[in-house]
Amino acid sequence: MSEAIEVRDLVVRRGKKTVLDGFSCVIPRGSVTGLLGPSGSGKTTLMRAVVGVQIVASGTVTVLGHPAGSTPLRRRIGYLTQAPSVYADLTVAENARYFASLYGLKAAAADEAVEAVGLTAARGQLVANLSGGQRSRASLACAIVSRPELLVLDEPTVGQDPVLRDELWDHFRRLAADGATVLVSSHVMDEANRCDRLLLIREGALIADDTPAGVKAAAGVDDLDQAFLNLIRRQEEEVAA
Ligand SMILES: Nc1ncnc2c1ncn2[C@@H]1O[C@H](COP(=O)(O)OP(=O)(O)OP(=O)(O)O)[C@@H](O)[C@H]1O
Repeated sequence: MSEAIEVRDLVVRRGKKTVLDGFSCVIPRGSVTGLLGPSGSGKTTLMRAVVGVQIVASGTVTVLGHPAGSTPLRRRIGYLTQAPSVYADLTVAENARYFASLYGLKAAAADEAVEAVGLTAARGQLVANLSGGQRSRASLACAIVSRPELLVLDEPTVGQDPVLRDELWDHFRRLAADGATVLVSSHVMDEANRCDRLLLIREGALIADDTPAGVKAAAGVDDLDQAFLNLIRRQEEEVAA
């Protein structure tokens, strides 16, 4: 089976709002797929449905061949939320080693994850004393420590400087080259160019599902920022017509 994620006719309501309204997409294994869209368009909600923590009204989400949220998936998925989920009163290394121990892994796996996110120099520091960007990377280290088959990352590079962003993206690409599937949300278009595929969401609907080159070709421009603006305007015109 080549797809990592298959979403069919997904409807999700949060509060009074229908956030995803009959949303469908397929995400191939071993790829980096970027999830893009305006703030509030439903990116986090879709990610929550994929990792199985979102109540859905109808539709199906199949992940690595199993229903999202089912027991066989627990050890196979890594999820980075926007709010860092690490213990403030432990050091970076202690956090990573704790998460490694949950998966029966040794300290070496934890140290490798800390290095991958560029935190080796800060490994002995309490998370409480880290900057926001460092804390977010500590959280990322814990999400990748088990080398999950599917990594779901909600804006992992927010607050990172350009050099670190570049290194993190190199790491995502290496994970995909080793067979992992990476689903990553972002607002940064130069990051979108580094994805194999892009899903553009607007108001809970999919308005593009293509390679970066395909998105640009469909919009008739050579710049992703402009391509997305064109596609959004085109969709608005279609809705108005
Ligand atoms: N707990 C909640 N209760 C009610 N509505 C919610 C809740 N969480 C999110 N929403 C609404 O669902 C919609 C989609 O939110 P979501 O967080 O999925 O968007 P997003 O695309 O990830 O946005 P951002 O880029 O700002 O993170 C928004 O209109 C938001 O207000």
